[in-house]
Amino acid sequence: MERWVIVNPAAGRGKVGRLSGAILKAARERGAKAFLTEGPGHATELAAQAPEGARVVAVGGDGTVHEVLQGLAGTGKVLGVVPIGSGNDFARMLGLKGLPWPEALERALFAPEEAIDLGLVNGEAFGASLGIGFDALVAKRALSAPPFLRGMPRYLYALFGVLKDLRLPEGRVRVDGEEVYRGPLLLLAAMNGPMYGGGIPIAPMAEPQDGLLSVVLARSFTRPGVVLILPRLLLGRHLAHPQVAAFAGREVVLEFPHPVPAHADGELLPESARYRAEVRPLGLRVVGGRAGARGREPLPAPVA
Ligand SMILES: Nc1ncnc2c1ncn2[C@@H]1O[C@H](COP(=O)(O)OP(=O)(O)OP(=O)(O)O)[C@@H](O)[C@H]1O
Repeated sequence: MERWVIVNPAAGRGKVGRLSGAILKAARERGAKAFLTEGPGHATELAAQAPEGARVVAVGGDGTVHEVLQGLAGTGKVLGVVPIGSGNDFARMLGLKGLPWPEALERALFAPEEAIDLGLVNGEAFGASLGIGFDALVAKRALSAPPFLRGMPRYLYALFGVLKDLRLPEGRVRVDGEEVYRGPLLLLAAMNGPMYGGGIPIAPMAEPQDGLLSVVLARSFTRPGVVLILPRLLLGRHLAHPQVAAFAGREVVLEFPHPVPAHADGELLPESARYRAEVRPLGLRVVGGRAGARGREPLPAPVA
């Protein structure tokens, strides 16, 4: 079996860049082919070039995993992860977060593979998360924040910028063909894993092997309402809020009167007024640790 290691030197706010020489060397010493990405999109191209059946290891954060995934989805290739990004929610979902990189690399190259559900939105694959509405607006606004703002201050700047101009779009949500909501919509998350945004437990009940997307709707919220629910969200206690609803299904369709931003695994998607998300049960082969971040048993063997 061929083993490919794809290293994004821009991930982890430069940390991967500093480690990249050591990572490429370690990978090659273990018989793998190792590559540095040269810019956005390159990881997808490389992953697509790997031969059928290869194990392809993404070294970086959720953006790197998402790009590699686009080159693997629907093939017989296997995704491994060495999480050194700033968020790492995909690795968290697999129970891999916190491993020192040499151990994570060893595991990604040689540990047994497993199968998890694969998400698809408007034809694009996602591993852990899909967010439509407010959270994607914040991610989009963060891109244009002043360059001296980094990390959390950058997101707070973006968050309050979005809140200032908050106008909720009217959304129509269908889960498995049934309309579950029509009205003002703050956000919709369709999740394979429990967390997005670097550890925010938006869907604590999500399981990457249940063959379903866990859908969380935040319906009509005022500006103070958004501020007040944030601490509850960070603790995963938001589901009992009267304006929050949760569903599970294989297909979610969300329609708006105008295009609304969305992100998949934290990467902004082409803006659309209609999003259709579906799950391919156990449709992705990965090298995991254990499913979920809450100390579950190891994932079972892949299905044929
Ligand atoms: N050589 C490169 N130079 C600049 N950017 C790159 C390069 N290769 C990939 N990228 C881009 O780097 C971005 C960030 O990568 P990634 O998301 O993995 O890191 P991160 O932001 O630290 O992690 P996280 O998403 O977990 O917070 C990706 O969107 C990818 O397109």
